[in-house]
Amino acid sequence: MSAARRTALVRAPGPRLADGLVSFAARRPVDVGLARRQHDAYTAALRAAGWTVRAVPPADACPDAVFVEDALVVCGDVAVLGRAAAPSRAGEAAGADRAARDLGLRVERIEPPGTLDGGDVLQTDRAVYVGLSTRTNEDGICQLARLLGGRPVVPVRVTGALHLKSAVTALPDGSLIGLPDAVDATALPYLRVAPDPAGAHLVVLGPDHVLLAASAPRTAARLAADGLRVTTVDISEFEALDGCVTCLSVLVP
Ligand SMILES: NC(=O)NCCC[C@H](N)C(=O)O
Repeated sequence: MSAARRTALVRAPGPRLADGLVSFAARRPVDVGLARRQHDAYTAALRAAGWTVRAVPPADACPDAVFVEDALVVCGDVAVLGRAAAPSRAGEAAGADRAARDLGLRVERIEPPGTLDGGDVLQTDRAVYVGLSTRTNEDGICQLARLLGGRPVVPVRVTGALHLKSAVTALPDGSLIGLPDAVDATALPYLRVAPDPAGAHLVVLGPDHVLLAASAPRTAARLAADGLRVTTVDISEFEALDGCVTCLSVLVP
């Protein structure tokens, strides 16, 4: 069976969301009701852009399960289940496995001692850039490279962000935008500097359409001036937990 396309996998915020991990943001209380409304608006933006939204089964014991991007990487017809370095996130893989199989994807997984979060995997036409971070280790990167059979995989050390894609993402034309000081930018092609920190992470919704956090207004204005269609969503309650627009979904184009 070939995989369903133009599908966005999301996982609704669970009851323990407010206990999610925080490594970079200043810890503050999270309003779970507001987070649920923000998540609804996020999925509505995906639908409005033509994506079919499918729910990944809940993992309610895991506060960070809403950040579903970290649980799996989809590349063509293969879904690679990540392996969380954070013990509190280990229970997120089972639902991601089920959702990937339901989509008709072939499922592979990162095995110990490898660790890998999907937030560290940035795919472009040129290469798959993988963050060497507090969450993804060298063994995880080597395993991913083997599983992606032949695609060039480039490790990128991440020093000032949780994941590679917290600091760098790709625009629809494949060029990169982000925060050069947060990563070893020498491992990357030319990186356009994002005017706001939250402008480093965007989701490509279509050939000329991107999704950005409302907290990146200068980046939104700059990209709109370049001719891109820009949709913004307020994700403040996820940003309080080091989340960003990329980590709330896995797009299967
Ligand atoms: N890919 C991502 O940027 N994921 C964000 C994960 C945030 C979560 N609170 C964590 O620390 O794991």
